Amino acid sequence: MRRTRVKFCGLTDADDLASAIAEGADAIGFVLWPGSKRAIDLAALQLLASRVPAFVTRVGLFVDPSAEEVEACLPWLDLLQFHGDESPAFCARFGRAWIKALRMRDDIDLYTAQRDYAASSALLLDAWRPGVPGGTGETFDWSRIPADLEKPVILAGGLCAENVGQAIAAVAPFAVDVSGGIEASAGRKDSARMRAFMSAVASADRR
Ligand SMILES: O=C(O)c1ccccc1N[C@@H]1O[C@H](COP(=O)(O)O)[C@@H](O)[C@H]1O
Repeated sequence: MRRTRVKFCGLTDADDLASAIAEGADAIGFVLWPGSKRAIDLAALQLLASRVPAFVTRVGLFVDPSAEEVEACLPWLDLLQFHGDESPAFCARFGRAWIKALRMRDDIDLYTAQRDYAASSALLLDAWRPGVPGGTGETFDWSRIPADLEKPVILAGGLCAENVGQAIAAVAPFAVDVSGGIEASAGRKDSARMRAFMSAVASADRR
């Protein structure tokens, strides 16, 4: 049976992190962009990342960071997620696996993007809202994702327990990424929502 991987993003709290791991998240995202309501600082990253067990991926989310900002976080991260306008060369310069988030503007060409970001481990596709780099809680038209992309697709943008099954049926992504859809309030996750999300993904995978 095919299994859709799950990333829970925007963890800011040790109890929420423990719940996310208990519910079976494959990857945990830490927002390291200070402009986010889910941002954590380096001290919190150290504390939280040290509580993530082996085989669960620690992902650092950045939006147009300086090289120094990324380098400071590297000891606590397994994978880098670039959510701004970073160039392929910038994303690749840290010697760490990375994924590129692409916001689904009307004119985006995913074939060109996957060629440009050929060294990425996957493309993360998120909704586009002018002036907002991500985490909008909004979905986009999933039929815009071509079925023949070579890069693994991580589907993001407004996912929740109620729609993730439909999203998996439509896109068959390698992974899904959720932040707002498992929250109780900004930056605080809800364990019942995390469980419902995991259960909806498992149900979709059985179909
Ligand atoms: O979560 C944020 O605050 C954030 C800020 C800047 C860029 C990306 C951000 N989050 C990522 O956006 C997508 C979709 O989030 P949502 O499920 O719609 O809330 C996801 O990859 C988040 O990790």
